[in-house]
Amino acid sequence: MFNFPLFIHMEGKSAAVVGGGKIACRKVNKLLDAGAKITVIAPELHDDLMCHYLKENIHWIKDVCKADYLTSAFIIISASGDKEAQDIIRQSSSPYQLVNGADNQDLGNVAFPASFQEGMFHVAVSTNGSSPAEAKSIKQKLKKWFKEKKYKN
Ligand SMILES: C[C@@]1(CC(=O)O)c2cc3[nH]c(cc4nc(cc5[nH]c(cc(n2)[C@H]1CCC(=O)O)[C@@](C)(CC(=O)O)[C@@H]5CCC(=O)O)C(CC(=O)O)=C4CCC(=O)O)c(CCC(=O)O)c3CC(=O)O
Ligand SMILES: NC(=O)C1=CN([C@@H]2O[C@H](COP(=O)(O)OP(=O)(O)OC[C@H]3O[C@@H](n4cnc5c(N)ncnc54)[C@H](O)[C@@H]3O)[C@@H](O)[C@H]2O)C=CC1
Repeated sequence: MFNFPLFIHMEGKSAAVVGGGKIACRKVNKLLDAGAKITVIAPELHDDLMCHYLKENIHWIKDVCKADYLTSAFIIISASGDKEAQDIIRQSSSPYQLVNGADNQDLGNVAFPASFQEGMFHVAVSTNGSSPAEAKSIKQKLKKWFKEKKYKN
C-alpha cells in the first residue's frame, strides 16, 4: 500500500538502480528527467542504458548487487527480478532510505506513479500498486484530455 502522495525534488540526489533491463531503463529515464545522479548496478546493460552510460549520463557498477553499493543512495530501485538482489536490498537498506520495489512491491516503501507534465501541471496516477496497467491507461486518458482542452497556464 503506497498511500501518501509526494512530489520530491530529485535534482542531485543519488539513485541506486539494481538491474539493467527494460524496467530499470524505464525508471532511469524518469530519474534522469528529474536530475538524479544515477548508479546502475548490473552485470549487463540494456542497449538504451548502455547509451546512457557511454554518454556519461549514468554511472555503472558492472556487478551483481552488494550491500556496499547501496549505502549512500537516497533512493534504491529494485528492478532485477533476482531474489538474491532483493534479499540484499531488504536486509541492508536503512529505514531512512526510499526503496522502490519495481520487481516486487512488498520490498518497497515508495512507488512510481504513471505521470506526465503539461504546463504548470504534473499529473500522477497511482492504484496503490493494485493495477499499474490501469494507472497507465488513466494517465493516457488524462493526457488526451489536457491536449484536447489545450490547457494553457
Ligand atoms: C508497485 C509499482 C512499483 C514501481 O514500479 O514503482 C509497480 C510494480 C509492478 N508492476 C508490474 C507490472 C506492470 N507495470 C506496468 C507499468 C507501470 N508500472 C508502474 C508503476 C508501478 N509498478 C508501481 C505501482 C503503481 C500504482 O500504484 O499503480 C508505472 C505506472 C510507472 C512506472 O513504471 O514508472 C508503469 C506505467 C508507465 C506509464 O506511465 O506508461 C505494466 C504495463 C506496462 O509495462 O505497459 C505492467 C505489466 C502488466 C501488469 O501486471 O499490470 C509488476 C508485476 C511484474 C510481474 O508480475 O512480473 C510489479 C511488481 C509487483 O506488483 O510486485
Ligand atoms: N514495475 C514495473 O512497472 C514492472 C516490473 N516488472 C518486473 O521487473 C523486473 C525486471 O524486468 P526486466 O527489466 O524486463 O528484466 P530483464 O531480465 O530484462 O533485466 C534484468 C536485469 O537485472 C540484472 N540482474 C540480474 N541479477 C542481478 C543481480 N543479482 N544484481 C544486479 N543485477 C542483476 C540483469 O543483468 C539484467 O540487466 C522483473 O521482475 C519483472 O517482472 C515487469 C513489468 C513492469
